[in-house]
Amino acid sequence: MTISIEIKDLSKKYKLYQSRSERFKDLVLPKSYGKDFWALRHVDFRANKGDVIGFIGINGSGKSTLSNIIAGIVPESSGSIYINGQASLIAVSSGLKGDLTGRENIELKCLMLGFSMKEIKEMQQWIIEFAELEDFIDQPVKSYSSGMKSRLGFAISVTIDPDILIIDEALSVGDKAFAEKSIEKMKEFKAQGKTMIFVSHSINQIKNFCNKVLWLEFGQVKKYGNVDDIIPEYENFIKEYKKMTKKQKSVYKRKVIENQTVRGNK
Ligand SMILES: Nc1ncnc2c1ncn2[C@@H]1O[C@H](COP(=O)(O)OP(=O)(O)OP(=O)(O)O)[C@@H](O)[C@H]1O
Repeated sequence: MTISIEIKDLSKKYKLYQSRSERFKDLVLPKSYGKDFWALRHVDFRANKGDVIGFIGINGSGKSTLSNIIAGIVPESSGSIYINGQASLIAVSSGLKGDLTGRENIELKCLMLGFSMKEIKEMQQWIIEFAELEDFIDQPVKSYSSGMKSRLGFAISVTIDPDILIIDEALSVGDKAFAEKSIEKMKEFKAQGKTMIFVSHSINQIKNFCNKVLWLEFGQVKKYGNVDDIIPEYENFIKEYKKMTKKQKSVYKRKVIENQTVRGNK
């Protein structure tokens, strides 16, 4: 088995401040201000080449933070991460520059990845057609709807042919026809044996598409394993969670936050 991603004891800390002055004092004074918030704590996980892994967990459990770290967009606070090859993240508007047009964004992203202008010109038409943006491709991306951004991001990411494809809820904002087209493309990637990470709240999509599941809770790995072993347990958990009253949910949430929040020392 070829290892595709290996993460050891990875944690991500954000600083939470109550005011601007607290943030400023933390920057300039030796004493620590604000609270440490651990979005991820001691995460261990390994994916083999060809694994299709669903990241699941209730809101705020750390799925996007982990996928952003794997894609190299957000730095980890501690721990180690090994990526075999190039990872590309598709998320709503991820990595797109709002002031640039769609076409300029394609060129920028591809140039940054080392493609020549000749190669980019060849890829560009396919990207524009796949993203269904013909009339809008020369407009600034800030004028795009979230579905248009998501289509552009998806089209660029699949065209650059990464070794690891990370899809963070990007399909939930597009229309149904585009989602189906994207799923076909992802199936092609799966058949080619590419490693994929799929962040989704849709248990059906995860069941249909993934072979493994990483269940995050309180920023920690609660379970990692085969879809068939973990999804039934997760479905039960979600059922119970949904049954909770508002108060029970807020007690549960508070517990989560207390678990994650530690008064920081510099
Ligand atoms: N830049 C940031 N600064 C402070 N806290 C952050 C930051 N980014 C994320 N967080 C916090 O980290 C935690 C994990 O967030 P993340 O977006 O990774 O969760 P998620 O599982 O993807 O949630 P969702 O399902 O709602 O998208 C959340 O509590 C979030 O508020």
